[in-house]
This record gives sequence, structure tokens and C-alpha cells, in this order.
Amino acid sequence: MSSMFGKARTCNVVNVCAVPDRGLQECNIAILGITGSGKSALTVKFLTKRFISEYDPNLEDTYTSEEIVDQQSVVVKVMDTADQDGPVNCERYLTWAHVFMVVYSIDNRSSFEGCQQYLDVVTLHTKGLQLEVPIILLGNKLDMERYRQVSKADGASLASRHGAVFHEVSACQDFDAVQRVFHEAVRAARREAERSPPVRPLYISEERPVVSLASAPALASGCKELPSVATAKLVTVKSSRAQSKRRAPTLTLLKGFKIF
Ligand SMILES: Nc1nc2c(ncn2[C@@H]2O[C@H](COP(=O)(O)OP(=O)(O)OP(=O)(O)O)[C@@H](O)[C@H]2O)c(=O)[nH]1
Repeated sequence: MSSMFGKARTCNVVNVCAVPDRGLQECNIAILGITGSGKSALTVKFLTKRFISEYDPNLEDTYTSEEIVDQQSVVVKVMDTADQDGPVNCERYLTWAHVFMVVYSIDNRSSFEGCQQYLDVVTLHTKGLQLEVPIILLGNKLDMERYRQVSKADGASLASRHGAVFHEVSACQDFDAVQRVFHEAVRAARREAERSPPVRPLYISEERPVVSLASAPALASGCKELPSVATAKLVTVKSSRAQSKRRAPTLTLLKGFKIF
């Protein structure tokens, strides 16, 4: 890379690559959290209004849905991650997401404690980018109130320590509440897009020092190959598991799931 961006004779403007598109047309939401917290259930609820009770925990997919939020259309892409070993190989979503949704279940204290590592990784990453990437901390399984192990106050406090917005929902109950959270994610991404300056080009000239990608982590990370997402009428499934260590079988969304 460095030789590619060495001294040049002419003054060029080089759009080396874009950080994830911060325009308003698309919103990439990465759903994070330990296994069993309800990431897939929330994703499917949002996309189909339905609740799944069985799933393949190895599957990691990105889904696309065209939404209208505040009278403006937006293509929402949801990456339902499957980090079975925690946030170890997380570049794929760190460089892709406009919003992070970190999920735990209110009836499982260890899922709440597991959130901490995701929040730490995401916060560290966004600091490196010098960008505000909105974070939503989501306590799921609100219908399990009587088995609650994580108080609302604990959730709110963890969220505020990471500058995150906090909500509690149930993937198996109210669709409207789940949809509201996803739409709020879109609004947060839009606000950030309005606040953020456009992608800066790199100037290569004799007079100006060339910015090295190694010293520009935001750009360097933005250059990584982003998970591609195919488009279809309502919901499109495109596996992003290529960058994952797991080998999951190729299945389409909902295939083999019990749907209620
Ligand atoms: N009662 C209740 N169960 C839920 C809710 N959301 C998910 N579940 C159940 O919790 C289990 C785990 O849900 P998933 O959506 O697969 O969890 P996940 O975080 O995607 O898990 P991995 O795919 O392993 O990462 C499943 O049995 C779901 O049916 C909820 O809101 N309420």
C-alpha cells in the first residue's frame, strides 16, 4: 500500500475508498450480543412481524428491507451476527455498520455481562474513527419479566456509560415496539450523517504530504471489503459468513424455522 501512495508528480484527487456510505438512503445495522440473547428473533420480528422459536445459531446473514421512516424511504440492512467466540473477528461489522444494536436478554445476567465486551469493542472502534456511530443497548425478552435478572436501572446505567440509547423489548410480543427501535436506529444514523463531513478525498501532490493509509485508520478500515447484500423485493438474504470462521450450511431465511 505505501508504495502505491508514495510521492506523485502531479496533483491528483484520489478517492481511495469511501468509509461506509453515510448518506440517508441506506442504513446498516449490526446486531451484536452473545448467543441466545435474541438477535435473530429481533431481526426476523422486524423484517416479518413474526417470531421464530427455532433457529440455527451458526447462521450469520445480512437482510435488506425497504422502510419508510419519517416519510422518507431508506434501505435498512440488518446484519444478524453470530459471534460464537465473542467479538474476536469483528472487522466485518465494525467497518460496515452505521448503527450498532447490542442485545442481551433481561432474564439472563450473563448475556448482560457479555454485552460489555461488545460495547467496549464498538466504543474503541468508533473512537479510532473519530466518528459517532450510534449504539443502542437493547434488553430483550421483556415478556420474561418474572424471571428478570437484569434491572432496568442496570441496563440504563450500562448504556449511559457507553453513550448508548437504551430500550427494553420483546421479540415475541409487540411488533410496534421492535419496529420503533429499528426506526430509531435509522434516525440516529441520519442525524450522524447530517453531522459528519463528507468523505475526504486524499490529495496526492509534491507539495502536500501523502496521507498514508496506515496512519489513517478510518480510511484503512473503510477500505476493507464490505459484505455485499443482494437486493430483492422485500427481504433479501445474502450470507456474510465468508469472513466468518464458521461454516454454516446455506439456508434461506426462515427455512426450517418454526414461525408463529
Ligand atoms: N420468551 C422469549 N424468547 C425469546 C425472545 N427472543 C428470542 N427468544 C428465544 O431465545 C432463543 C434464542 O433466540 P435467538 O434469536 O436465536 O438468539 P440469537 O441471539 O440470535 O442467538 P445466536 O443465533 O446463537 O447468536 C430462541 O429460543 C428464541 O425463541 C423473546 O423476546 N422472548
